[in-house]
This record gives sequence, structure tokens and C-alpha cells, in this order.
Amino acid sequence: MSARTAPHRATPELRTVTEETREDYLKAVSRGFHDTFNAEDWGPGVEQIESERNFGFTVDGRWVSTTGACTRVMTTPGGSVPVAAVTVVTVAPGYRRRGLLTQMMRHQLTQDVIARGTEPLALLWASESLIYGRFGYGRSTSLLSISGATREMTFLPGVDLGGGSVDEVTKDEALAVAPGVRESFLADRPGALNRTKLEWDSNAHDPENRRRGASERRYLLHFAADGTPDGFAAFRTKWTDDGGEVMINELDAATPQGYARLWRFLLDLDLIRKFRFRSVPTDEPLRQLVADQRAIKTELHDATYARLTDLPRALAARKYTAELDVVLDVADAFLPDLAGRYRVQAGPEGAEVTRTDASADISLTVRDLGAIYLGGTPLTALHRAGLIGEHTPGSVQAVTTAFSWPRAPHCPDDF
Ligand SMILES: CC(=O)SCCNC(=O)CCNC(=O)[C@H](O)C(C)(C)COP(=O)(O)OP(=O)(O)OC[C@H]1O[C@@H](n2cnc3c(N)ncnc32)[C@H](O)[C@@H]1OP(=O)(O)O
Repeated sequence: MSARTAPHRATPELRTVTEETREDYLKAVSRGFHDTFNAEDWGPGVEQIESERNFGFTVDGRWVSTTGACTRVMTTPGGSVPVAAVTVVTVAPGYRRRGLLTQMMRHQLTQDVIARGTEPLALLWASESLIYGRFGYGRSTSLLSISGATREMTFLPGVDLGGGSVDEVTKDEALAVAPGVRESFLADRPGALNRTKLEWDSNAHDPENRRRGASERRYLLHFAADGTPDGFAAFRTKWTDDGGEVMINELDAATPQGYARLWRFLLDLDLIRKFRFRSVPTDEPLRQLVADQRAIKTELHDATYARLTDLPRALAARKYTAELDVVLDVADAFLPDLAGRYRVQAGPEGAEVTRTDASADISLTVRDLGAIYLGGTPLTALHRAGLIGEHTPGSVQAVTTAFSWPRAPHCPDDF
């Protein structure tokens, strides 16, 4: 191993990951999150590190920072869009707060995302909400963390559970069926990402030392009245001093009946007294199904953040609830080449967005556009907060209406 240059005397060099350097890179990633690298813990997740899209700074051949992107497709309101799913962002403690993250973000957005020309936006989960706004990321989805006592979760009278049933199945049975089931309703989930076999396998990877005292990951399928599987759930159980707890990782179904029946199955498990689901959409139907509205404890959290890098293509990749014709003056302090005035002509069929010299109806930042992109944040909220300028009365209301969507955006995917 080469000699160690003191951080204050070092000149970090930018490098792309190679097959040879990948394990050291993953060790740096694990350390960055105060963890210890263990190939068994990463499992198929190692393959998600696409060598050519992962890079970082090195000093004396050692990684002192890391970041990368996964090539994914995200559902938008009425469509879908290729996204760079940004991940494994770390800077070694000895090198923090000297601008390495800033340089990596600029390199990633310009030399990877924009240079590729296929992805008009980048997406990420932020470890801390203060980090990414300065790079133009806006909170595009929020999530609810819900919990409660299972025995207080009586449904409203008359809830339709359909004529099907739920059964616990093996992991292999679930993985054989769930991808197809999910595919059938993915188009109806703005904010959700496509999953290849690798993503399903990575999701299902369940090393014992990561379970924190809980059971292995268990699986349910919902079978419709004709016996066809059309819903699935994944969960764990855990014993606590107050009795058993069920922790739900994922639950979705093609029909309201399947959805309600999967929930009922989990809430009716014998010996279980509590439930917890750390990531449900803000319009989670369970909150409508229960008779006692106060039985569910709910916490709101920020979830994925979006950073538009090609405004015309990003905005053309979704549909709009109403006709719209506005000029947006978009500020972009981090990537100034993207700043300027854009005319957005949009409607139920999509959008055409062009650069223009016309006077602006609204001034906002690229971060604000990321926030409203999936319909999760109404522009009126940003306007009421004093964050944007309305130059033509009524234009904020018009954008809010056009960008709204019947389903709240949600990202059930880890990356
Ligand atoms: C998508 C993901 O992977 S999310 C995971 C992010 N990674 C982590 O949380 C792991 C632990 N943290 C780290 O590795 C590092 O602290 C990082 C990556 C968050 C920041 O790296 P740094 O190289 O220190 O950031 P950099 O020096 O470029 O900071 C740029 C600016 O952001 C600010 N900043 C950086 N990190 C944070 C933070 N965690 N909270 C608040 N502000 C921050 C800096 O103060 C600086 O502000 P300034 O421009 O006003 O001076």
C-alpha cells in the first residue's frame, strides 16, 4: 500500500470505477455510511454498481469519495422517463467540507447524465434533507410512515374484500409472480421505478445480520376470485416486550379489493399486536379503510428528490390534467447553461417545451420544478411560501391545476 499523503497536502484525482477497483470502492462506500463492507451483505447489490457510471476521488490510489448512478425508468403522470438514479454518495471524513461532493455532483450531472443524452433528470434519496437543494434537486415525492395497534384497525362496515384470498408463499413463488403483477400496474404509480430481475433479487436479498432481530422476509400473494395472483406483499415479524409486531416492506395490488384483503391479512395475524410500514404513499388507502381515523399514527417524511437536466424532454415525458400555455423563467445557479425562459404548452396529450425570449409568467428555480414535476407539491404551496414569482395573475393556479395528478407520487424502490 502506498504512503499516505496528509489530507491538507493531497490533490484528489477523479477516477472511474473498474472491475479491479470495485471492491475497494465498495469498502469506501460502506465506510462512508459508517458500516463495514461485507460482500455477503451486498449480495446482488454489488452488480447494481455500474462500473462506467460510478466514480470518485482518489488519493494515493485510495478512494476518498464515491458516487454513481443506476440506469432506471420512472413512471410519470401518464408516462415514463429514463432517470439516473443517483446513489452511494460519500466523502471520507478526512476530506469533508472541501468541495468534493460539489465537484462530484457537477461531474455527474454534466459528464454522465447530460452527456449521455438519454436521461432528462436525476433522482435520489437524500440521507439528509439539507444536502441536495444547492445542486438543483427538489423534493419530488414524500412518504408516510404509519404504525398502530392491529386490534384497533377495524375496517369501516361494508369494505369490499372481493371474492379472492391471500396466502403466504415462498420467496421463489413470490419472485416468480410479483414482477408480472407489478408490471401490470406500474404505469399507475408516478414516482415508482422499473425493476429488472437484478433489482428484484437485490430487494429480496436478506442476510441474517441485517434483520435486527426480526424474522426473515416473508411473502404474500393475493389471488383474485378466479385464482389469478394480482397483488403481493413482503413483511417481517418481530417479538418486542409488548408482543409481536409486523413490519411491512411492500404491499400492492391491482384492485382495491386485493389491496384491502392484503392489509386485512397482515392486521389479523394471530399473536401480532402492532404494525409498522415505513414507506407508504401520502394517499395510502388504508387511512380511508379504517373505522377509527386516530388508530393510525402517521409521520410525514421527504422521499425522493428530482433534478431536471433537460427541461423540454423531462416535461414532455408526462401528461397534464388541463391545457396550459405559460412562460417559465427558470433559475439554475448550479448549471447556469440550463437557466432561462421556457414556453410550456401542455395538456392531456403531453407537452411541448421550447426556449423563448417572451416575457415570463412565473419565475422559479430548477429545484422548484423538481418539486412539482410529479404532481407531489402544488406550485401554489411554493407561491404561498414566497419562493416563486408570479408575473401574470392566475398563472400559478393554472400550472398547479395542470401539474396535479389523481394519484400522489410515491417511490417504493430503494437505490
Ligand atoms: C444519494 C445518496 O447517496 S445520499 C448519501 C449522502 N452521504 C452521506 O450522508 C454519507 C455521510 N456524509 C458524507 O459523506 C459527506 O458529508 C457528504 C457527501 C454529505 C458531503 O460531502 P462534502 O464533500 O463535505 O460536501 P461539500 O464540501 O461539497 O459541501 C458543499 C456544501 O454543502 C454543505 N453540506 C455538505 N454536507 C452537508 C450536510 N450533511 N448537511 C448540511 N450541509 C451540508 C457544505 O456545508 C457546503 O456548503 P457551502 O457551499 O455553503 O459551504
